Amino acid sequence: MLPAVLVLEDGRIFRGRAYGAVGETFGEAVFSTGMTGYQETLTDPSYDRQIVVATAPQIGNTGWNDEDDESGRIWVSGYVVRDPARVPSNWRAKRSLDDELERQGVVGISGIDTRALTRHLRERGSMRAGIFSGTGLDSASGAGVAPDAELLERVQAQPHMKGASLYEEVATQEAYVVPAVGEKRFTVAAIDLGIKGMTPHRMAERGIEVHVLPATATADDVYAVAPDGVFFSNGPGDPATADGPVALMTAVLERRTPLFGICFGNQILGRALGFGTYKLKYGHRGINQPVQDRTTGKVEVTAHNHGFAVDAPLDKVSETKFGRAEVSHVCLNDDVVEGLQLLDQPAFSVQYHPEAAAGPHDAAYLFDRFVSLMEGQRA
Ligand SMILES: NC(=O)CC[C@H](N)C(=O)O
Repeated sequence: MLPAVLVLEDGRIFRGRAYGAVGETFGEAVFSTGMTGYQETLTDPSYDRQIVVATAPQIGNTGWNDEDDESGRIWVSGYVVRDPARVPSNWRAKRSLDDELERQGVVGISGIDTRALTRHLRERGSMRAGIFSGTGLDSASGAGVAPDAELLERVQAQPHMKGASLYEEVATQEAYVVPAVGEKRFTVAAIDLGIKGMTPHRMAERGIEVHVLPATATADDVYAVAPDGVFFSNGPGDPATADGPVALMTAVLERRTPLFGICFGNQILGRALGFGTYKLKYGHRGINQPVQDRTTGKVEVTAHNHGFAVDAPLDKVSETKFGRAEVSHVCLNDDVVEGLQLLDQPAFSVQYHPEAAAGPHDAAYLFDRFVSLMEGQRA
């Protein structure tokens, strides 16, 4: 097996073995705590330019199937695992994770102490990193033929995630329609900023015909489909760069069309309301994050993937240019804003993933809430 090395921007180095494609890659090193659902994670466009570290020690046990992709390809820039499955086993598996990573040219590393790495990222924060494997490495020592200092210099020359505008590079170029399952009840325009496949599907299951529009869609494009509601998707990068989507959402709010946003969509609603966004030290990624719905008091276990958050007051209703707004959901681990709701017009959003691919289905009620808003507007 070929040696590989993971170099973090602060100079910490982990040596392991090549996993997936052999070569080199760069990205922001982040950890995800999901014990299952790696196929959905790897194909989530919100992970663009991130090197994902799996905290679960065994990865690849169920192989790779033809059903669970959340988009047309793997988006992570690199994958870090401790102990890859040697023999995948699942009735749906078509090939191994290792083979799929290789097929898609995704460079990974295995055999490293992912617990130590996760603790490091938790203490120091997410940071830029590079994985280098195979050629150019001295297989006896695992040390880079290019000296570590040189690899480190290359990592430090990479762009930061803060300030990165990535949603346009992952979103669809062409509009497409996901038909309603059963009787059609509503039409929704969904702005694709990196949408996961399960999201329009969850809407379609509720009788919604979903028109998925490119990230560059204009208000005219949105209203050309005569939507009952508008949806803003998840997506990669820094929400502070998403001026186009913020302007579009502002136009939707001005028309008081029912609006729902997920993740990046929540951050865009925050900005449209006049709140700031900021980068979290190490983010929330995984499928076991406790969130409280403050409108009902209920606690739900939820799927997360975000490195940024909205800066809105938890303890009071805010006056915004679209009327009163409040923080509807909060993460119980760290009090991070996990949802926003307008009180004077039909608009809300959450920072996490109610479509739950992968993850628990506790938050599925949010799609019903969106349906209720659209029903309310009709009544
Ligand atoms: N899943 C998402 O939409 C992520 C939003 C944003 N890129 C963040 O990291 O916070």
